[in-house]
Amino acid sequence: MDEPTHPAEGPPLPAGVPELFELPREREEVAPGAVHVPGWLDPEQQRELVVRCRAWASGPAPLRHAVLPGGGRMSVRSATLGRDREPYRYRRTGPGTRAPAVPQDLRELGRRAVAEAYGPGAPAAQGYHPDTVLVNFYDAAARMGMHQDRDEASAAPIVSLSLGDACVFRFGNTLTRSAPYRDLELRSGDLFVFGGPSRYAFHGVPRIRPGTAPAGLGMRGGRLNLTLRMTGRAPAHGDRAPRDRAPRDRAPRDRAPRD
Ligand SMILES: O=C(O)CCC(=O)C(=O)O
Ligand SMILES: [Fe+2]
Repeated sequence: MDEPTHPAEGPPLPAGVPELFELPREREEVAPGAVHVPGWLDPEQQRELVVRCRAWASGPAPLRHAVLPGGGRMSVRSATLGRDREPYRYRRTGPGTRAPAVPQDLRELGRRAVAEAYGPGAPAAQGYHPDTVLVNFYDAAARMGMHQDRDEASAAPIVSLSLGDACVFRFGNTLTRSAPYRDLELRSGDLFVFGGPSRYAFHGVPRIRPGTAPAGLGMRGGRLNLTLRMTGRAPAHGDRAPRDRAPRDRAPRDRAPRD
């Protein structure tokens, strides 16, 4: 059976029709506080981030499948920068490692990303000091189920950067993991920031589009996603990030598996 066409794609182009005819991808506020900026990172920045991810993955921050509370294994492989202890909800396979601190230029990139999304004068941008980076690697078959990012004690925005193959990114609502949601395509270099009223929206990655990474990026295949976060927890080694007072009125934690 044919793969269903993604709603954002429209009808498939006849073979041989060049990208020239693709609609330009516009910056969009997908929901209040959730902003998609296509192509925010230029090709050189993308290449450099890929090189750095590879260095972390082959050294201090190996990418591993996390194990779900029920014993299942996530299809995504991930690593965390900036915290020694696993700040997220799943245990990882393999021995623990000492996570490298978040490099200063990545923290600054995170702040610029929030300024890009909300405007340079926005308070969320001025006070943005990400102390953790979660690196996710998706092979062609990997996916991530609908979930909320609630393991941070801070309600500061989440900054997401995509590299490599494009994916379908499903961005939903704050109440349920099901509809209404929007499916959008995140491509290499895209920025997605979600904060404010969308900070606790359910989201997930139902599918990767193999073979869509830009030529010259330096990835053989797959998708890397970096999420920069303010955990609002005590600083890990090397961190100087101020604590962010989290609102106390958050909904109960959602512990359902992400995958
Ligand atoms: O890969 C993505 O775009 C999303 C990753 C994500 O939602 C997460 O790690 O919590
Ligand atoms: Fe997430």
